[in-house]
Amino acid sequence: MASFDDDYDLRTFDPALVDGVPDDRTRDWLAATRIAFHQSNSDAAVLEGALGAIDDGRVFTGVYAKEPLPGSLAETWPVGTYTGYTKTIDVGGGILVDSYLISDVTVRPTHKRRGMLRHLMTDRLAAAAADGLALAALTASESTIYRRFGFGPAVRNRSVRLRRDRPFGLHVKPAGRVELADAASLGTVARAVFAGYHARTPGSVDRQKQFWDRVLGLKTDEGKPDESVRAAVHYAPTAEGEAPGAIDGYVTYRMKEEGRLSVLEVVDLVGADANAYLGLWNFLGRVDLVDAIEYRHGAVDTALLHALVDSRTLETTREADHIWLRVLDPITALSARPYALDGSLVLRIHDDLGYCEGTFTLAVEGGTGTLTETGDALPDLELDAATLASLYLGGVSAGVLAEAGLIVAHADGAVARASALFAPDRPVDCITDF
Ligand SMILES: CC(=O)SCCNC(=O)CCNC(=O)[C@H](O)C(C)(C)COP(=O)(O)OP(=O)(O)OC[C@H]1O[C@@H](n2cnc3c(N)ncnc32)[C@H](O)[C@@H]1OP(=O)(O)O
Repeated sequence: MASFDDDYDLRTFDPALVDGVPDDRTRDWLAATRIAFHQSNSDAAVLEGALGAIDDGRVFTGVYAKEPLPGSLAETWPVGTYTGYTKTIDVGGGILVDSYLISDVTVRPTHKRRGMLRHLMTDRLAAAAADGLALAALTASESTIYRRFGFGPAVRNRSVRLRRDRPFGLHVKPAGRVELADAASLGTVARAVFAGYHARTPGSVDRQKQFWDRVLGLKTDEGKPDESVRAAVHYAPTAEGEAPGAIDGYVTYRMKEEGRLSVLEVVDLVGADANAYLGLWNFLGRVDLVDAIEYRHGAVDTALLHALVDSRTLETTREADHIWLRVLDPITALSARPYALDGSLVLRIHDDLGYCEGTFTLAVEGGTGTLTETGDALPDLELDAATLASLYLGGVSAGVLAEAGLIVAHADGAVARASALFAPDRPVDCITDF
């Protein structure tokens, strides 16, 4: 039987432009990816993809058929695609860890279920681990694919709809003020505000170029300005009589018709602190001629719900996994995040890909953890790599994972101790798509 290597080549390269247009292999890689996601394959869309990828420092990998059938797509079109690049993830306490983000994983429908994804994933995870990256992350098109590679759902989010057919009000009046702004001019300010959010939110993933282009209405997929995007900014409070403070929050949004209803769709809403966040909702809740407000990136645990006078006006329309994590180096990853209290735990971890396989002791002193491999020590808890990834940020507790049958306890009180140790310092959340 022919092996994978007899029929296919795995090629990894940096995307590039020649005379302002994507070079041939960059163009064909992007075109193949966009076809797989049923997106437009225009020259403008492919150029935008290349510009974004170069800006992000993405590395492209393709699986190429050595002998494509006559009349089918040329050899230069990959049958499988995959990209990886490095961005930071907040692991708690404002600690940002360089992590390996995975995206654009596709396999041509005519070549699926022949192990292309497995080849791409195992090859590239090994390269990321060799580069010293302790965490990998992705967002999944389907929730049943990535657990087998040791990824666990670590951050969930909620799509919410704020009804405006009932009076809007908050228990506390946020301080500061809000003004309308031009979305396209917000680049530098928006990035600074996001940096504040990113540094105080465990689970937050830093953003890539095309995401910024979309949320500020700078460019559509086809590279054109998106004039539907409006914006408002929040100014930090200052003492009575003084000029408004610095911009510490912004919202971008667009209006859409839904039958006879006017719906305000929040594109991006970022507060550097809780006051700015509520101040922006306080503004949105009072915009006239709006029947409902929709927001796709709501946190599972949000202060807004508790701040609303009528909490039933905030309805959840969807809740799902958002960020999937993979621990590539448990010693570095578990020593990087802060812990809620001191204590110790012995973890027996099973990992089909080997990265986390072993028995480890986590010792926490002064909130700082040290993980060391401890050979045949008796474990307090037994879990697999995907469950470790779900537990890592504290977005789900050890207690819940144990009740789901994903953690096996070998010592009394160990599950409760793990729940307490891994509790996050703030609600886990992520408002970046990638
Ligand atoms: C991070 C991201 O980019 S998410 C986007 C993922 N891409 C898409 O959804 C685009 C459309 N789909 C595809 O391109 C492909 O079907 C892919 C990438 C999902 C799968 O690629 P394939 O080459 O068919 O996967 P491959 O044959 O390597 O399968 C690897 C394993 O995953 C499993 N698997 C593959 N696809 C799926 C799926 N959709 N649902 C559940 N399991 C799956 C296989 O059964 C196999 O399991 P095993 O190794 O434990 O036996």
